[in-house]
Amino acid sequence: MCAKPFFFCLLRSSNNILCNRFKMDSAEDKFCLREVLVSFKSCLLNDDKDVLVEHYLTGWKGLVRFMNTLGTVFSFVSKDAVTKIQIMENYLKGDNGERYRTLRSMVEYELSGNLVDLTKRSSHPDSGCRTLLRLHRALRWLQLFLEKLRTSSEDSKTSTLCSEAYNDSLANYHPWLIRKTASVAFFALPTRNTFFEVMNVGSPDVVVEMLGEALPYVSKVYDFTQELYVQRNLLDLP
Ligand SMILES: CCCCCCCCCCCCC/C=C/[C@@H](O)[C@H](COP(=O)(O)O)NC(=O)CCCCCCCCCCCCCCC
Repeated sequence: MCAKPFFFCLLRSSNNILCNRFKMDSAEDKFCLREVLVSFKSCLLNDDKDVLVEHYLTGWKGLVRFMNTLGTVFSFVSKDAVTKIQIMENYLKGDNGERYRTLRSMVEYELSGNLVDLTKRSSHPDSGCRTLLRLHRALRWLQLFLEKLRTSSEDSKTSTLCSEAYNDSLANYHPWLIRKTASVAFFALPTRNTFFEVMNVGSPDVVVEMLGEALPYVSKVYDFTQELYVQRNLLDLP
């Protein structure tokens, strides 16, 4: 990604942010983070030994919608997430869609058919396995960030919580320019209380309770995927 459009997007965003931030249309009014996190519960299959790709993507689409309510400053993140979700949805809708029904079946299908670039992006630059790995790494960020939000005090800075979670997860896979841009964007995050309001779940106490109930499911999805990718040696796909 080249530097100019990246920073241009941020500058333009900062102009728009005051009028766009936290403004929701009627569809978004109904948005509730609880429903999004429930998708991560409903994607678990067979005693947490597999994950339904369709529901996993439903969870991600909800998260992207949530991020979009935080202002255009995060559009560079949302665009990348949407691109990856679309790649996965195209596989699901395609002729071999049944092979992409679960993470286990996708990995088996792509590896047995030599459909994954293992060392260098070449003939299969957007395999399901590598695309999902990017979302999986981002899920680790989400898990860390929401856990920090859940256990933080009322006066905690969301930008600090977010960047700590980012530095302990996704940042390890991002080049300097993206790390810098992300760290600037984090300053645009709303306060903890406003964040909780946008989640549309209820009072801060109810949000904390909801996160306590929902986060274990996000962790189960993360842990299953991590184990599957370790077993098949897929954690470093280019
Ligand atoms: C609360 C909002 C804060 C969002 C911050 C998210 C962490 C910052 C991520 C920065 C990603 C920058 C965009 C570009 C990434 C790509 O280079 C990079 C590598 O892709 P490639 O190998 O194909 O080149 N892509 C990725 O690592 C995947 C990133 C996907 C990020 C999805 C983040 C979705 C966040 C959803 C927010 C929901 C918040 C809910 C909290 C209540």
